[in-house]
Amino acid sequence: MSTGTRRAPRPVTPASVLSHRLGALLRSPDLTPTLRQELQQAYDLAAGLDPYLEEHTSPASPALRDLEERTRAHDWLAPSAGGGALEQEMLSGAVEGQLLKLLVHATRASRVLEIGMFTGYSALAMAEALPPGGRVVACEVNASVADFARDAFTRSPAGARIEVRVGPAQETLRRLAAAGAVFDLVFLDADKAGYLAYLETLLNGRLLAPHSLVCVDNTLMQGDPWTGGPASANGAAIAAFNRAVAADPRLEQVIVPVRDGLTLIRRAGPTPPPPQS
Ligand SMILES: C[S@@+](CC[C@H](N)C(=O)[O-])C[C@H]1O[C@@H](n2cnc3c(N)ncnc32)[C@H](O)[C@@H]1O
Repeated sequence: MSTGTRRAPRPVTPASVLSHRLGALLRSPDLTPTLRQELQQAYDLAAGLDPYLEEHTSPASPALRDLEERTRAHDWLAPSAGGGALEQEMLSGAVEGQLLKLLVHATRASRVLEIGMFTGYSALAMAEALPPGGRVVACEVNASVADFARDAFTRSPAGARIEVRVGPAQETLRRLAAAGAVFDLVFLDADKAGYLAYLETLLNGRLLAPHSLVCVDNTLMQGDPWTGGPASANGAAIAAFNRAVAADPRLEQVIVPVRDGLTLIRRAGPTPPPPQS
């Protein structure tokens, strides 16, 4: 893969979409001074949120910062990089990466599954939090970006704890289930239209340990599920996913409004005994 073309990231969180729109309104010449002042305050509130979260979150490791930098610098429009099918905005980033690390620590997960790896940022973040002997199995359908991630993993000691599985994730899940694999924590971040099917495979395929936590990314989808704007395919898929999860008596869940939304899901019911360490 070649590196080179760099562009500013487009807004992909509800707060950054909001600040982008407020910024455009602020450039209107027709505003009264009062309306301009009100809009400026609304803009400051929205535009400051994501940077404030990042400033007050534990910093990412040098390996993660390097991976983010190299992902941003990469030319994702090059034919060898998929010609635009992948984009730098897919990378979860410092705040969500740190949240995933804390979840791995807090749940004492040692068997982690990622569905949708991209350049490997979230996989590496979770691997950094694993106890000795812990593993991340990371599923990715795009062989080229999987190579990009593998190269990044060689630059960090935590990278040796990541096992990359290339291919459609549903096939990989079926193979893992057939081999008797069980996971303490799953991070679901692949094709949004596949989310419900992935969740069913996880729940029915005996891939989840009794205490397991399933973390699902982009469940706010830039506000599409509740703004009623022009429905994107991803927005419609996430709206359907959120409705189905909320109505599923087997599950207990919360949407954490970090970045583009992270839903945390556990099986409803009594708390199982803690995992053996
Ligand atoms: C949003 S990105 C993942 C970002 C990554 N988790 C991170 O935080 O940096 C989604 C990834 O899922 C991959 N993907 C899409 N459909 C897939 C499938 N059916 N099986 C496996 N991976 C898939 C895409 O190629 C892409 O790299």
